[in-house]
This record gives sequence, C-alpha cells and structure tokens, in this order.
Amino acid sequence: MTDTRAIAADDVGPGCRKRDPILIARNVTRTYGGINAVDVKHVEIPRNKITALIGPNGAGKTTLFNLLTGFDTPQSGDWQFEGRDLAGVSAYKVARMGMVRTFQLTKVMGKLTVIENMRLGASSQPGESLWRAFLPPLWRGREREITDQADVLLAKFKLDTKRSDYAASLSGGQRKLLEMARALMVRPKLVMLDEPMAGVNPALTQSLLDHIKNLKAEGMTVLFVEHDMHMVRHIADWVIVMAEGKVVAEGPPSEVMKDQAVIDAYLGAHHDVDLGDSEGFDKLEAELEHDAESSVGTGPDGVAGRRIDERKDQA
Ligand SMILES: Nc1ncnc2c1ncn2[C@@H]1O[C@H](COP(=O)(O)OP(=O)(O)OP(=O)(O)O)[C@@H](O)[C@H]1O
Repeated sequence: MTDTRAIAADDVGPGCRKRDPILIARNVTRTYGGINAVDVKHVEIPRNKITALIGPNGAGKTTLFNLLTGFDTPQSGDWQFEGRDLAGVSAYKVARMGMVRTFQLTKVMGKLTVIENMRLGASSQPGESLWRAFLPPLWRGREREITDQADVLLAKFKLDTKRSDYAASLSGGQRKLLEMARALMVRPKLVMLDEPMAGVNPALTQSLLDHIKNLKAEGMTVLFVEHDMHMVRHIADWVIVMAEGKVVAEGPPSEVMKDQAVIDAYLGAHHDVDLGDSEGFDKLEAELEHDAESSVGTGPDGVAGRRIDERKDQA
C-alpha cells in the first residue's frame, strides 16, 4: 500500500526535519582550496522514499555523496545512518552497514567477467575469515550462496545472458545496470545513485527507471543525483536542491520546481534545463504506462533477492 503520509515533520524548507529519516547530516563542510564544495548545515533523507539531489554543475552533489559514504573526509560535520555515527567510518564498512552508492563514471572491473564483478559486491567473502578458510564445507557453502544471489540479481537486471562476458564488453547502460545490481549484493537499506541515467540509451532508460522504483517497492530508500528534470519529476517523492555547496531548497518535486531559489540556482549555470515544462514528462508517463518490461510487484523475491515476507518481519 502506498504511504501517503507527509514526508516532512515540520514546515517544508531547506534542512527541514523528516517524519522518519534514515540519514541525518549536520554541519558537513568540505573545502578545496578556497572553494566551499560542501557546506550543509542540516539535511535529512526520508526512509523508504526516492529522493532526488539536484543542482547546477559544481553545486557539491558528488562531493556530498563522497563524504557521506566515506570516499572523502570532511573538514567538519557528523552524520548518522539508522542512528549510527558514520563520520570516520571507511567506505568499505559503510557499504557493509547497508548504505551503498554508485558512481557517475561506473567502477565496474572491465577485466573481470560480469559474475565475478557481482561476487566482489558480496558483504562477506569466504576468504575473509581465517577459521572459515580451514573449514572447506563452510566456505564452499558461502560461495554457493553468493553465486546464487548474484545469479538472481543478474536475471532481474536482464544481464544473465552476459554472465560470462567481460564487463568491458558491456554498453554504458549495461555497466550502470551491473553497478546497481552489484551494489544490491550487500542487501542495502539505502542506495545512493550518482547520475544513474547519464550516458544510458533510451532503450535502457525505462528499465533503469523501473529498477529504481522497484528498490522503493521492496522497502529500500533511494537517494539519486540527476540532471534530467523529467526523470526527477517522474520518480522522486522528494527533491533536495544544492547550489554552491548548500541546500537551498527541498520539497515535493512539483513544489520545488516552482521555487524561486531553484530557478535562480539553475539560471546561472543550466539554461538548458527546463524546470517547468510538463509536456515531455506527460509523454514519458504515457510511455511508461505501456511499458510491458516493468517489473514492479514481481513475485515474492524482490530485486535485491530479499523475500517480501522477510522484509515485513524487519519493518
Ligand atoms: N578533487 C577535487 N579537487 C578540487 N576541487 C574539487 C574536487 N572535487 C570537487 N571539487 C570542486 O568542488 C565543487 C563541487 O564539485 P562536485 O563535483 O561535488 O559538484 P556536482 O554538484 O557534483 O557537479 P556535477 O553536477 O557537475 O557533477 C566544484 O567547484 C568542484 O570544482
């Protein structure tokens, strides 16, 4: 059933409190030379919603992703994921705690096969524990589990036919799918996608959109950076806008696109972005309505291979 309760806990605006935040960040700053790449006083990401992080080039979106996921270190600030402090926690551990991210330029390993890439994404590898290494039945069992989970995901992302191909042979869009599928190997709670649609051909765009919507349908939270405003309007429940390192606006997509601070932020750097036009958006809606590929609501096994009854137990 769709959750129609308000996302914000108080007045909607930059830095507003959420009814049920999964991630809370305070006073996070990062400077490069004299530039304030990120200067975020307070931001909260709502649980089990799709939040778009938008803003003109150089606004600090990717830097904020890097800081929150342990790929970069801020000058100041603290942030909690599911109530646990993450400042100083390595990227590897952040992912194992259930917060994963993908990159603007995909980081799949070209010289490994698709299935090998998937296996690398698993939360614990058989070789990681010394005593397990001395007990072959234990690590063989875990290896089988990892491979089975990877195969389920590859089938869902329609990459199963590419299983033994080198990742380098995939198209840009397929690499994005592989990176997303690999991120799901840790059965995350929060999935952060940096420009998931960039460089993806129109045939795969619909499939990617569906996968993002499926993540939410299966109980996950999504935070994504995107420049395509029609995509944002189509799938986001909430939009956070950054400019010059700060959060300058946030709210539901239809409201945010009308916000003067957002229009001003974009007019400086992004003349080509059409924030108000709904024609393209309506066309996209119509196309997706007839999208036979849509897999929202598929069977008891979700995209992440976690059974729906299992997720209900955790709720
Ligand atoms: N490694 C770095 N060294 C120096 N400056 C950097 C570095 N990374 C980011 N910056 C600067 O920090 C600011 C924020 O950059 P960032 O890439 O986070 O913006 P963005 O909103 O993700 O932009 P885009 O939409 O173009 O990806 C920019 O002024 C950028 O030049």
